[in-house]
Amino acid sequence: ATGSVVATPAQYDAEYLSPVSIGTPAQTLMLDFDTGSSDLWVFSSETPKSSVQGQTVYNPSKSSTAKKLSGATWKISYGDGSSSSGSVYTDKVTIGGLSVSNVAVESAQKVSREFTAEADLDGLLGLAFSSINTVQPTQQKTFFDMAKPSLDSAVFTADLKYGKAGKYNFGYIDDSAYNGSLTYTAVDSSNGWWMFTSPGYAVGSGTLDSTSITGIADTGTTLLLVPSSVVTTYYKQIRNARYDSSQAGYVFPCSTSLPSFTYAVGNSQIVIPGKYINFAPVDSAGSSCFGGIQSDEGIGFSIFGDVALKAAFVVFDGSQSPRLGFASK
Ligand SMILES: O=C([C@@H]1CCCNC1)N1CCCCC1
Repeated sequence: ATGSVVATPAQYDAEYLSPVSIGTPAQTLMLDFDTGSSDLWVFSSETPKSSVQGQTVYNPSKSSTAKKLSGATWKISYGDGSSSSGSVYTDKVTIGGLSVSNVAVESAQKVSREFTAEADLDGLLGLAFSSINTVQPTQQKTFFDMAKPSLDSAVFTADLKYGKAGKYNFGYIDDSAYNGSLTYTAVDSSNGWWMFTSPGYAVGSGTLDSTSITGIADTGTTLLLVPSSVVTTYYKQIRNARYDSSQAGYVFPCSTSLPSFTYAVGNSQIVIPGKYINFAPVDSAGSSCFGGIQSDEGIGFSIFGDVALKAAFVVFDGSQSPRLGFASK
């Protein structure tokens, strides 16, 4: 089996949302596919009304295939300080024509204010490793792990794009979606993430600096978060860039022409065009813009978020020895 689903960017490519059908008859919600976490959770009929501001909710009592997972609970906190928690059902989940039965669908009984404020986001679909799924007392598998036995190939791919819809495919690699060849690199999944080491980087047309960057491929993180030494080197190339403590990040005039940022993958390189690194205006005046490359200070590793991933076609290979494949496009 295979599946293919659109990934539509929300404001300023801050996140990408995909339609997911849950239950019988289908209840279709817009979920943020997150390769940095492993819970599939949704706004639901159990979410307090005061916490639901425009989201579409999943109602298990209206699904003939829903079953309550007795005694199961979940609770997740994300690196940006947001959080959610609740109860668990199993139900049929269909993504881009790929149907999987008895998937753990985590129903939100609490969501933090950040999620309430995101009217377009109805939940997250975790695509990291099942070892960090938060359901207790019995940890649950991700949609990908549940789908794997049925897939033509144990892979999914992310083809996110700048300011327009991209795609997630399951079970196959669309060789027409990228240029040249895929370069695969080793993954350390011991902490549950798609963690890899980039052997170097370059700013603009400069030579490759062999400072390695170890981080996770995280479709659920907006920006590229790297060591402060790399951040400093990048913004040093932009005369009007400065660190704005009130924004807790580097900003520059929105009219600035930005240098590209290249990250190495094995013996290949992915070039992030400068325009991808102008994330968004920091104020309604729109004069000052927030950089798409910021520090990974305090996390413990870097995060290759959407700013980095949308410059590539990325294969998440979930075979016996997981690996990541990157190609330019
Ligand atoms: O919570 C997260 C991210 C948040 C954004 C969405 N993806 C998951 N983590 C990944 C980085 C280390 C801490 C945990």
